[in-house]
Amino acid sequence: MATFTDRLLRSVAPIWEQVHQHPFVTGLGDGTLPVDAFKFYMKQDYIYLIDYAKMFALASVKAYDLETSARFAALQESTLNTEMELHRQYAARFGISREELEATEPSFVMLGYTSYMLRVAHQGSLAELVSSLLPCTWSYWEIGKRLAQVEGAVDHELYGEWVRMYSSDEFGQLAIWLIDIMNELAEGKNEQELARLEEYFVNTSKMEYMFWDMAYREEMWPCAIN
Ligand SMILES: Cc1ncc(CN)c(N)n1
Repeated sequence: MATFTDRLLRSVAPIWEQVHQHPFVTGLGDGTLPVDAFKFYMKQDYIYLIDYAKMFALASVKAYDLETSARFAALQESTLNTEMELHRQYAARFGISREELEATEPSFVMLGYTSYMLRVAHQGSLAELVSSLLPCTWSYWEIGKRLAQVEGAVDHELYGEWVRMYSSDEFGQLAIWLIDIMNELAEGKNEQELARLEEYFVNTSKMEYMFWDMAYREEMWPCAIN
């Protein structure tokens, strides 16, 4: 039987495919991504993940049972201490200190994306919160798996570590757990509620695309004022 996340995946398939084809993502795989764009991405992504970890904290508060609450707390922990450690290690290679990384000035797209998710988290139900954060973990796992198939990508001396992390079984388990909980939370919801979940999922999928594009172009704010 088709699940709710099958429906979500169908509605974002063209957007996610565009992400797979984006020069930032293909460049991670074939090694052609300019290092400066990667540095820019790392810094913006670090502060993105500070907010993203808060989404899991809010989900832990909203969870209906202890086990689910603990799983969300563990997801927050792994974001802060495993995923963000990757960024800290890259920063160290680039001579960027931890303090500098944390003090990164947010770009317009990064701020818009996390502000939107945090708004949904504060105002909405647990199902709404999960629908808005799911493209983040799920789409990265899809990208990681696809890039891992590109010859030489996992062994690339700079981008290989990134590909290994996001294609790993450990990261995949997190995505699978979130997909499963999304399906559980969607059970029994009426069409109006499901459509709202789909809307959040589609919107943050679009923001994922915009994040890649922002990083590729190293764009801070699309206006002339500094
Ligand atoms: C923008 C973004 N989206 C998703 C992920 C994967 N957690 C990430 N690190 N950054």
